[in-house]
Amino acid sequence: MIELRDLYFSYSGSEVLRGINLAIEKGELFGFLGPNGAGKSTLLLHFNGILRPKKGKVLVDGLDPSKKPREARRKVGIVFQDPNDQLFSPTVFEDVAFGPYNLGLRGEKLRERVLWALRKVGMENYADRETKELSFGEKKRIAIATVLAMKPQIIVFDEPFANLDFRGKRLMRELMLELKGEGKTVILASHEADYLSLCDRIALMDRGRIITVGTPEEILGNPGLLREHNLDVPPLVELFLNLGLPVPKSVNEGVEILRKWRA
Ligand SMILES: Nc1ncnc2c1ncn2[C@@H]1O[C@H](COP(=O)(O)OP(=O)(O)OP(=O)(O)O)[C@@H](O)[C@H]1O
Repeated sequence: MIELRDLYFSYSGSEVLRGINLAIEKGELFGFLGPNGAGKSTLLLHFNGILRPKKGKVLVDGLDPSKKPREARRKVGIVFQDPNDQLFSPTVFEDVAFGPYNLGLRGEKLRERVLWALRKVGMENYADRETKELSFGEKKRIAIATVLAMKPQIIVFDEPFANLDFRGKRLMRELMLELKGEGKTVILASHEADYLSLCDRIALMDRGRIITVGTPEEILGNPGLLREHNLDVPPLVELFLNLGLPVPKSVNEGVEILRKWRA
């Protein structure tokens, strides 16, 4: 469980987080939605102690990441928006092995862990490739493997869908649901409302504050709220609200609702 208690943060004088209070439960798929500059990335970096609060507290299963960053990093893995910030070794194998090596894995155990993590992201044939030669989407998946290889209980994705093609986005959604199915806590941040429909709960953030927390139906199904905070209203949501129908979580669910409505 992650608890945020009256959290404040500023970069050289300008206040970016202003009194954040929130509890994210174990096993939740939790989304942060907010326009550019809302403070989402800054907030996520507090979850494993990369940033320390100026005031207030972060607790991860009762542990303070600013006091115990090593322990926090074993519990919480963060996938950065840009995979180039996460990958720094010559080969894919070395990049994915870096974390588990530091956890003490060696030899066959290390190799198994790396291949397991690569398989999770569908990249098991890429172990010997040079990281710098990969496409953005491939790098993104390797960056995720570097995090999964540490087997953290909580996995945080910052703008996971940015710059991915249709297939890449679908795989990303499937992976998040799979991780949730395994009992992991999955947290993601995005400025695109459309991508957060898979979440159990969403926190709407703007200008360093949490405006409201609710289910996808409550947040994404409220076009006035989204527009007020400079966020796009998902076209599917707009269509179903105009038809007076419940807001679906996916296109497939939407098709089912339309079928019943037509019958
Ligand atoms: N390293 C930094 N130094 C100074 N200011 C920063 C730094 N990183 C972020 N900021 C500022 O903090 C504010 C919040 O940025 P942050 O990246 O946390 O927002 P965000 O909600 O993740 O935005 P986006 O959707 O654009 O990624 C912005 O005004 C940004 O300019």
